[in-house]
Amino acid sequence: MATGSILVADDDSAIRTVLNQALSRAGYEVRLTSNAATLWRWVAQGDGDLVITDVIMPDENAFDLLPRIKKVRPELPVIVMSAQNTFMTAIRASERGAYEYLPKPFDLKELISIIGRALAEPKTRALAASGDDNGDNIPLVGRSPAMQEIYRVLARLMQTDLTVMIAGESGTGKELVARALHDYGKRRAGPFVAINMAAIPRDLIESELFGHEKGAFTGAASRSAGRFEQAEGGTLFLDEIGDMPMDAQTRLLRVLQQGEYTTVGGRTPIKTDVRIVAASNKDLRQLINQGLFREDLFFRLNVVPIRLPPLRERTEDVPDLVRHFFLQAEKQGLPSKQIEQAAVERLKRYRWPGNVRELENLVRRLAALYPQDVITANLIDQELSTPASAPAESETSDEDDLSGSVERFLNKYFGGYGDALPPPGLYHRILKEVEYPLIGAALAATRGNQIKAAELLGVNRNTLRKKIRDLDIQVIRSSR
Ligand SMILES: Nc1ncnc2c1ncn2[C@@H]1O[C@H](COP(=O)(O)OP(=O)(O)OP(=O)(O)O)[C@@H](O)[C@H]1O
Repeated sequence: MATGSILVADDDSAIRTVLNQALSRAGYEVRLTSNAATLWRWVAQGDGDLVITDVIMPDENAFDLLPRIKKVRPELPVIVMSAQNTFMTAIRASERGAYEYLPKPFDLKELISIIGRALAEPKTRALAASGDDNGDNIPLVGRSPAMQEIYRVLARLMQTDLTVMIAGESGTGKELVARALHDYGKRRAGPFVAINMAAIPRDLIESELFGHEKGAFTGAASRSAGRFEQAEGGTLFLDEIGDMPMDAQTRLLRVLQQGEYTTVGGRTPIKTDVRIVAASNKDLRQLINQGLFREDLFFRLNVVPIRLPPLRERTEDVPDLVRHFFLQAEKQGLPSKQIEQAAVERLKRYRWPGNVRELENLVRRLAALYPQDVITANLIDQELSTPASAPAESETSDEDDLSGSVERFLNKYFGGYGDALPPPGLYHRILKEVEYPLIGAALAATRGNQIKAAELLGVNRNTLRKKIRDLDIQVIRSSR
């Protein structure tokens, strides 16, 4: 049976009751209060082995109270609960010295295990208060359970130098997460340097990373600093790491093992103090099986893996993201827009093959190009059913270009697997992605007239009706 005394502060009596029951059953002595003043009195007089507190209490915000608690009892673990569930809540909790941040609603079993861990490991994980509070500058948007889990991992990682590997499809926010790790971490005063392996000619990658000496190869007219040197004291973000050539991988592995490197053409080892964050939208395990990626390097990089889910797996984030991108557009001087709820619903149902980047591009286009103040569902249907919704491509639309865009579309499914095959079930996945915008476009073109839309598509009316039902397409009829 567990032992220890836990102080619980929450103005919600239902939460107090639930916590009281669960914690008492687990063997803890529990003291409950609805306000910050009582909690502070208990802490100041030395009571309790651990605190669980809500953020917003009637008399004081836990974020204001936390630094005072940490000053008088730095070793006391404080678990912060919040229903706000944003990136900034997780970061604030972490910055102000919370042991752990728990988004509400939470799993009681998980809470009990966190408490066990906190009490078993008496040294505090309190994080130094940073003082700078970029309240407006919200880097990561989205409150889906998947994103909340990521915020918690990030909050825990902020004061560490651990190597992080971020996996996720293109446009899911991998670089943004890498930047957040840097901007809110202990290296924030140092540089953040990013390098994309896929964007640099393969034979130049080593010299880009490690720098080169004068005359090291044809064209090396003078000594040049590499990204490691540029990132000294800060963070180096290695994007698309799966595209790194083998020789460069071997060299990188040596840096991770020994903490030093030599420039191309150089002999003297140079010590390096750089935090590495790597990212890949390819399956690195598959690359390892194909002999294209070193397994030992993978293990060195994959110390803390973070997987960013595609947007279609967290569509509850779409409304927040849409609002965020419209606000950003407004800040850049574009006209402000309203968006119909039905239009947001349409956006939630789209599959977003280009993920958040595609949504961001769409919102920017809507803000910049459309004269209407209100973005309607019809407009969204049109936008999502035209090739323009594909990530920016500048070609015009004759026959050749159309076949090009089909190729690009299919490449999304077939590309990125090297010599391996994509996961099975392609036919239905591709069909599903095409069907929804196709039917939406036919309905938009016929102003919601299902008979005309069926004719236009060349399918039976009942087939169309069934598709509309199965795909949950909202038909809006307009009379004009
Ligand atoms: N959670 C988020 N909140 C706000 N903006 C986001 C979020 N995720 C992604 N974005 C925005 O979407 C765009 C794409 O993000 P980012 O470049 O980080 O993706 P990526 O996964 O690194 O893509 P790639 O693999 O193609 O390099 C950026 O403009 C970024 O600001």
